[in-house]
Amino acid sequence: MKGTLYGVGVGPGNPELMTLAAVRIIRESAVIACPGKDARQSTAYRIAVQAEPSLATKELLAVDMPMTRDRAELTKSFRQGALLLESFLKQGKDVAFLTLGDPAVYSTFAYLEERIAGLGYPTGYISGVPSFCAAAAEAGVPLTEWDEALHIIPAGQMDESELEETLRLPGTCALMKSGTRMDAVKSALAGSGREVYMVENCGMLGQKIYRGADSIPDTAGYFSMILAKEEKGSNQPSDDLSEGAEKRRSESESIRNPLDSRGK
Ligand SMILES: C[C@@]1(CC(=O)O)C2=NC(=C\c3[nH]c(c(CCC(=O)O)c3CC(=O)O)Cc3[nH]c(c(CC(=O)O)c3CCC(=O)O)/C=C3\N/C(=C\2)[C@@H](CCC(=O)O)[C@]3(C)CC(=O)O)/[C@H]1CCC(=O)O
Ligand SMILES: C[S@@+](CC[C@H](N)C(=O)[O-])C[C@H]1O[C@@H](n2cnc3c(N)ncnc32)[C@H](O)[C@@H]1O
Repeated sequence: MKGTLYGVGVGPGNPELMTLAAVRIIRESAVIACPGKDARQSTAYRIAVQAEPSLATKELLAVDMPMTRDRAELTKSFRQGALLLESFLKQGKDVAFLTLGDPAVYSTFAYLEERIAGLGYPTGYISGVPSFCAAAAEAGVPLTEWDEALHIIPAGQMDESELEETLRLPGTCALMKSGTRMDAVKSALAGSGREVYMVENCGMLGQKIYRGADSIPDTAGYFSMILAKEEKGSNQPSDDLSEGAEKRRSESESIRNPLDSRGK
């Protein structure tokens, strides 16, 4: 019998945000695959092992894929990665591929899954909490209200005019992959008139929350999520009870990563 490949979303950082389904699939799979040269060094592994310690004794597989924008190089490595996974699936072993956040959002898993499905093996996506949802929770703000739209934007892959155009879209923009282009993203945000929040290392050790485009640093790490909300308009009814919410939100509590000493 053929094994199944699962893409297991482990959430953005805090192991408490892993789902029961993610933990069960990890427990039941014979092989655990992680992105990178060394499975134990991958961010996804380091999150998951805190929620499911049995992971440390499982058969681990490193699927090395370069973090590059060179599509030809990526295609080659996804092909090699898929063939490596297949060598276990054809023995009838289920493989859980751990991936940050949700596997359906800009995940390496999607590129492997399409090749494995093409080879005729069963595959499955196991949802995880996406980083933009967790970042909204950490900032203490809703992502969308009433009739607002939500746009998921790969901001680090856009030039400045595309960014400015994007920031004219109605509703909320979740800007991802901005880490390496923070200066350009910051200058586009400055003229956008939006309510801006950035959560760096969301749910991880060293989490930082920035409020307002001016507070965003010129350089930031890869794990940075920017939420740029359209200012509230008159079509969004509120009453006197909502007054002062913004100030209270900035003082609101986040869920602490159990390993983080901030709360102790
Ligand atoms: C080019 C660049 C960014 C850019 O676009 O700006 C880039 N990643 C960069 C850096 C980087 N990435 C990561 C760290 C570790 C931080 C840490 O651990 O501290 C660092 C920082 C560093 O290496 O310094 C972690 C990471 N990245 C991905 C996953 C897997 C996953 O999430 O599934 C994980 C978690 C793995 C884990 O669990 O450990 C996935 C993807 N990363 C891509 C691009 C996408 C393909 C390009 C495309 O979209 O065309 C791709 C393949 C998929 C996609 O994004 O769709 C930039 C190169 C910078 C450079 O080399 O200069
Ligand atoms: C390759 S995408 C993976 C997205 C992931 N599958 C998800 O559902 O969030 C990587 C981007 O997600 C965002 N991201 C992922 N984890 C994050 C975290 N813990 N804190 C802030 N941003 C994060 C960053 O914008 C980063 O550049």
